[in-house]
Amino acid sequence: MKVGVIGAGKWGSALAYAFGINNEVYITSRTPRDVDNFLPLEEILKCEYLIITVPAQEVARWLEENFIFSGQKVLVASKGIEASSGRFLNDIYKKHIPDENIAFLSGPSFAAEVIQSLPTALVVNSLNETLSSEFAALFPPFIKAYTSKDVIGAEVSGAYKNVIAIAAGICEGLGLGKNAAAALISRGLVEMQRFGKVYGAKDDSFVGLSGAGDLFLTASSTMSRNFRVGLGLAKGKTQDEIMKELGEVAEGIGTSYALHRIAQNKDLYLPIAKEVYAMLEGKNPQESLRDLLSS
Ligand SMILES: NC(=O)C1=CN([C@@H]2O[C@H](COP(=O)(O)OP(=O)(O)OC[C@H]3O[C@@H](n4cnc5c(N)ncnc54)[C@H](O)[C@@H]3O)[C@@H](O)[C@H]2O)C=CC1
Ligand SMILES: O=C(CO)COP(=O)(O)O
Repeated sequence: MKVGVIGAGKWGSALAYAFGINNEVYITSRTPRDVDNFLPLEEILKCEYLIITVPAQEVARWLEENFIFSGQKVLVASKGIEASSGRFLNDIYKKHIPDENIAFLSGPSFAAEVIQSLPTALVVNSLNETLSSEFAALFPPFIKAYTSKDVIGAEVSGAYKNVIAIAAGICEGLGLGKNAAAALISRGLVEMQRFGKVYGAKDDSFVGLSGAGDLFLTASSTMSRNFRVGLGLAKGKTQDEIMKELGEVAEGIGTSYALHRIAQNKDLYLPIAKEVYAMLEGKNPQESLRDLLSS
């Protein structure tokens, strides 16, 4: 099958490698790169299957300026909620791609491990079950791909776990111990599940790979960029300093701002996300800890 990957960052490169094992794969990015099978965007858009890894905060503009729908089957591999509007990715994409042509990838999957062919399990989520199965069949043998129709459950899980991962990094950075980390991760899971229910997400997604799976991975490892954002905040670094050092996307930041906006609009109780937002805005982490323990 002819697969085009859009975005040659960490995740796009790892997915191009993985899909390339059984398929003809091409990759593109904003600036030309000296990598195998690199093509300009106009050529990539001619592929039957597209994998899009453009970050959540950039994708609305990217679609407006670059995307032309001509029947392609699209797998969105990014995770996040748009900060400026509080829109989920499926809302943003809806304007450009019909529901039957789009799927969303979720589950615990560090790019650095996928690119080494380490065993990984993922979920392809789409309202179109045939499309999910088609994408699932494109993965190589070291990746087990499940399918689900719970697009919103996958989206909420993938976006929210990044915010909890920032909180977990702060917890580690402050030396609060394993009891606190376990409490934070389990209460984080409850918080994201409660949030997801507002949008009709299914419980199964939260206890499976998309929710608990990705949360446990991201909130317990320095391999996670979001976890490292938390470590930086615990050290008293500013958001700008942290982003400069990181040099890669950490979707939990934008998503924290999106959740803040949504919580205010819908009057939702999101205690951990609220404190992560406040710390990103400069609140002292010790003060946030006191507030979380007493709320
Ligand atoms: N790295 C990982 O392990 C995983 C990442 N993801 C998600 O995949 C998405 C991409 O992450 P990474 O590739 O790891 O980040 P990265 O920081 O390595 O690369 C980001 C890519 O997006 C492109 N990009 C940024 N702004 C753009 C714009 N305005 N227009 C076009 N392209 C633009 C960059 O050129 C770069 O190719 C994020 O939503 C992330 O949460 C999901 C699962 C695993
Ligand atoms: O989503 C991921 C793993 O599933 C990657 O997490 P980070 O963006 O925090 O590195």
